[in-house]
Amino acid sequence: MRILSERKKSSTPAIQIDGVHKKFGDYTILNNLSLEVSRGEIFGFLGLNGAGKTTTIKMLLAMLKPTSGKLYMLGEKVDAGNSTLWSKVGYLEEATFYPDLTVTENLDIARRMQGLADKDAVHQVIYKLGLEPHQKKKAKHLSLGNKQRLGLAKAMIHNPEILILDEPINGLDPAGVAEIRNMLYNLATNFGVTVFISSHLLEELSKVSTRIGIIHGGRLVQEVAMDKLEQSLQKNLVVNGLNKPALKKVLEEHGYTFEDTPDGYIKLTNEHAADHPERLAELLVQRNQPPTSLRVVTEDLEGYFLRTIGMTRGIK
Ligand SMILES: Nc1ncnc2c1ncn2[C@@H]1O[C@H](COP(=O)(O)OP(=O)(O)OP(=O)(O)O)[C@@H](O)[C@H]1O
Repeated sequence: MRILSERKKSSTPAIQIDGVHKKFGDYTILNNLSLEVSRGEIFGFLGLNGAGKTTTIKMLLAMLKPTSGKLYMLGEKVDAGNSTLWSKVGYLEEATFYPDLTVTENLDIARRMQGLADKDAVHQVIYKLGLEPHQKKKAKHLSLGNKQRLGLAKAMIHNPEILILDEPINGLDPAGVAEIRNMLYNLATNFGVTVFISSHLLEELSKVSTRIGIIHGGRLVQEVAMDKLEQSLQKNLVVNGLNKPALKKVLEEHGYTFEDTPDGYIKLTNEHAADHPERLAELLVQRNQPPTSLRVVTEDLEGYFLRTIGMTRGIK
């Protein structure tokens, strides 16, 4: 019986959003949003400013009600009155603390605000987040990375199974992002914590997440596992020659589609052209238009994000 209930527990998704709509007045902010996050995943929730990330997070935290649709965490319906559920969920919007108090003192205040009687919770979370060497330091003397650690420690003081982070990496330098990645990886791998982290920066989010969901216009438009992201990046052949009009004519005659790049090259837009650069090289040589440059260019992460949400670079 116990084994069965344990199995049921671990097979239930950590987070389940099911056909959620949210309207503010006449404006539809979330439009049939559905997604699932498994236990122990670090799920990156990516979208431009205004895409609906914070609205989604507020609904997960029962701070807002959906107009329709359902939200579940750890198999339980999200409900403001479900205190058992809230004892298993941690939330961090922004790392704030008392600058003149030490790490331990700040965490002890967080413990009392959570109504936790067990004083050992402070030491446990210090251990979990690797803050032992800094526990006696005043918060204002911590490095940026350790300030983030302290913020996470506050959100984790009650040992939650799910950690929800709203834009914690925006504005961090590369070292700060690496710090967050190590912390989240440690929490997910060694402590089985599920992390839901929002950002508008794919580059940064890709470094900390195991999977990413892209929200645009209140809809989930794409989900991609980080180990599959590389395969999803578009590859294009970019070519140039001494006589560009003549080269373009050859391309047209052989069914290639193309566009000019801002830096004066010709980018082939056929889906599979980049699989065989040698075919193009051979053709151009045969037709007396030898390329002065021919290379395969892989789209960058920002390009992938903008393509996925149907926008071109430069439009924000
Ligand atoms: N209480 C509200 N009343 C009306 N509109 C709202 C309200 N809260 C949010 N919105 C609108 O809903 C849309 C989504 O906002 P939300 O804060 O969820 O976006 P976001 O993806 O978190 O963006 P950001 O990265 O800027 O925080 C925005 O257009 C916002 O102006």
